[in-house]
Amino acid sequence: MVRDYSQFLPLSHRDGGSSSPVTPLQALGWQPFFSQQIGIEDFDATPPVRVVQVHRNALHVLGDSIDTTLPPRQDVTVGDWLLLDRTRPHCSRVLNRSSLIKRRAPGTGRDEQLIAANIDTAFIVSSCNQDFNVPRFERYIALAFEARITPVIVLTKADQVADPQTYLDAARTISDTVEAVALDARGDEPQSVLAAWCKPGKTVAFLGSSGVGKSTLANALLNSQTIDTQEIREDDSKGRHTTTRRELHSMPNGCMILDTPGMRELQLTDAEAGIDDVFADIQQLSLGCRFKDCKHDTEPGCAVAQAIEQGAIDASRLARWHKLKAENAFNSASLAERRSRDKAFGKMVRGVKKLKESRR
Ligand SMILES: Nc1nc2c(ncn2[C@@H]2O[C@H](COP(=O)(O)OP(=O)(O)OP(=O)(O)O)[C@@H](O)[C@H]2O)c(=O)[nH]1
Ligand SMILES: [Zn+2]
Repeated sequence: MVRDYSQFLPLSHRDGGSSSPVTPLQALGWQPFFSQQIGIEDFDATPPVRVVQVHRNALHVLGDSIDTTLPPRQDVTVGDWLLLDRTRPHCSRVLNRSSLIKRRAPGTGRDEQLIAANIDTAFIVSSCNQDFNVPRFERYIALAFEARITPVIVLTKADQVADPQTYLDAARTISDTVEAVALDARGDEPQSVLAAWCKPGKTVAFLGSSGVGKSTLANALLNSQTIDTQEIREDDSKGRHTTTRRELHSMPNGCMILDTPGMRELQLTDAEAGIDDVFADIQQLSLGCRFKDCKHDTEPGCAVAQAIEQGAIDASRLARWHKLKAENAFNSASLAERRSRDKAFGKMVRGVKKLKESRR
């Protein structure tokens, strides 16, 4: 039976009000979405724990008065909630995720690599200078939408430009549904400007290129220098040593911050819906195209082309849409190809096994 047992949690703040005390589980990001998946009997027998660090040889998990490690699993990533099976820890059940960031595994082998789970808000970070790049924003926002995460544009180094408002205005044209803020990432500003998203029980993450201020922002929110100092050395896929961090940090108010540089190299894969969400204007216009499968290229009766002629949307925006769609199609197709190849290979192996058995 699946019911919401959140009311049985100690000190529960059922109204979700931020003034209520935060339970130990809520401070780890526990939400009704998760409690709805489990019965009260599960709660006692297999208490929920969250994966706060992923090491090569272990998963570090925390729960209500629980602080332990589990064997690593490919189907578990940082941010995941597990129902801890103390007798068979490796069999702990993974709760359904409210959001999931994944990417194509580097090299051959597994198709997908889980990057992070159960993030509420992704701050898409860029500085107010040469890093400011609309296509990059659109790509990250599509990724966030696809992963079911709320994107928020954060423009750093506002103190270094004469008119940050120009950058803000440009950022705000990207999507009607994505908010944008500009700030100096050093000092107290992040705490107040990002407060609306960094609430107790929430989990936030930073996406963006190197050097835009992600660590600076995280440290400002954590009120410490934690992020720069807690690095974990791990092997990457090629057996080289790289410095990676995949962990959740707690803000003093009970919000969690995910720190994982793996999100930098994210590619668009199977992100069709996410792209359509970013380009909702083109999506809407395409309903008026003569052909249902109009590519808004050279087709007659294209409502998008007409909107460009009339100056309602920018030709460059359509060009960027084409480019993202192409990137996504390319990445997704090669994944699909690999999948079917793996399937064919599996079939061949099974066939050979059968043949061998029949000859015995
Ligand atoms: N003036 C100013 N400097 C900033 C701001 N944000 C970041 N910086 C500086 O920019 C540099 C890079 O910032 P980081 O926080 O390390 O950037 P990052 O995005 O975490 O970079 P990676 O760890 O490589 O991904 C540091 O020297 C920061 O002090 C800002 O808003 N204003
Ligand atoms: Zn069209």
